[in-house]
Amino acid sequence: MEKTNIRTLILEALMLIDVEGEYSHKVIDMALEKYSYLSKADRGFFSKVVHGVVEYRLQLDFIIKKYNGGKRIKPVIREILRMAIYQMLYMDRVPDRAIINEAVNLVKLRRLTALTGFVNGILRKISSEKETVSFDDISIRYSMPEFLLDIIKENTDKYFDKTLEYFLEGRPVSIRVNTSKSKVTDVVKELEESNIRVERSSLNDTVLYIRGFDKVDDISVIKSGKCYITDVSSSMIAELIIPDNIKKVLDVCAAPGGKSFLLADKIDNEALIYSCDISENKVNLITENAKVQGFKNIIPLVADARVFDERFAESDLVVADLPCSGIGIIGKKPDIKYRLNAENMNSLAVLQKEILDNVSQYVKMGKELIFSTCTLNKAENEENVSLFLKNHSDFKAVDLTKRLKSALIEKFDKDELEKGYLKLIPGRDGCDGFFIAVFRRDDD
Ligand SMILES: C[S@@+](CC[C@H](N)C(=O)[O-])C[C@H]1O[C@@H](n2cnc3c(N)ncnc32)[C@H](O)[C@@H]1O
Repeated sequence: MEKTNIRTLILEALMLIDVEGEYSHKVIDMALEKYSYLSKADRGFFSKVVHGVVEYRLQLDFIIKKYNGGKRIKPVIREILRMAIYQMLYMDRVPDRAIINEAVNLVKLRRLTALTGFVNGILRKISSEKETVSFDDISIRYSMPEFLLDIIKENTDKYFDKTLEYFLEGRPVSIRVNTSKSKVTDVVKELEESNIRVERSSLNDTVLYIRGFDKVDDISVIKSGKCYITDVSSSMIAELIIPDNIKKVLDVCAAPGGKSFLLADKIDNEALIYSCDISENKVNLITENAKVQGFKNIIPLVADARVFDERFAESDLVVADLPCSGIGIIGKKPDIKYRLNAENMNSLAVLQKEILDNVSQYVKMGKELIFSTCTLNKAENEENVSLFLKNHSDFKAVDLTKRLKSALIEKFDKDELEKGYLKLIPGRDGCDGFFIAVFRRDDD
């Protein structure tokens, strides 16, 4: 078999992301599946460079502009420069001289021989001066668009800098143990026997951080459904519910199924969990994943959460883990930061309100509605909570200090918990940004 040129693959992936508008995590996953014969080192290198170039795009372009005098550059040359500069600044696997040679080779492979001198020259200059480059502008330092900095600041307060740093840090994969299939200690033992390093989450006993494996899908505890990949932030939903006397659950925006699995694991396995999403494709994902997890009480259904559906009336628990701007998961999906704007964020807040209004009708008297997002944006979180409580006098915020262990209450913001919501902040909690509110329907 002809040896695959890893740098050509990286360039193709970056062109798909930047020029064709594909999401980087999807491009990375697709390429790793297509070229599954790549060595562990090449797979790691491919993922790190592709993810890193997207993550640091603003900073890399700032450097290119500084050394290029702002002249127009062909998209493919820009990608070649970005990937070379990223490696020179953030990786130490390859010496700069070799990085520059590889960049020049890529230019030749693209039959742009006339530009080899330009690429060689600019990269040599950057390499010789890279220790002196400084990023005074915070937007460039953290490669974060200005308007998002304001939103993140407003939502993370004194954890602002730490949150921006957290987004850029490399981190282990986080998995949750499906305790209906296996004990946490048995899972830890099985992982360690496969030489996978395991660390426990300080927020949730069932969540583990794992490192030192090649393909996550090949890990035995994932393949067997004893664990599934999820962040500790969303797992906190399981800590906030009272699992007793729940027979009918509705998860309205459920694909690929993470919250439904949390609930199925936590509550009585006689309970029926209607796990819905807007399209057949999405619902198929829930079906496949539920099968691996072994949950027989999950009923995947296509349903539009904006439209009333009699089948879901009188539910004992409704979970609305809604589409959102995703600011909390920018560390995992850096494309998000370049795609958001005031307009699409506003329309998400409107959609969330519409869904909450509809699904509130399904909650049985005395039972609860959970609303969550993976964003840090008051308009989608706190303001939706206030608006919901104002427009639905039959619902009250649940005091979440009564639901969490005291050690955890101290880690979070007590006032917010008393007001019925838990906001997880990356720079404080070491996890994705996440928001969970719990409302109880009562007619008193
Ligand atoms: C944040 S994701 C849900 C993640 C999921 N709860 C989990 O834990 O795996 C939001 C989901 O809402 C779905 N969605 C968007 N609009 C919807 C609608 N009108 N009705 C139902 N689902 C919708 C999307 O397809 C997407 O799968």
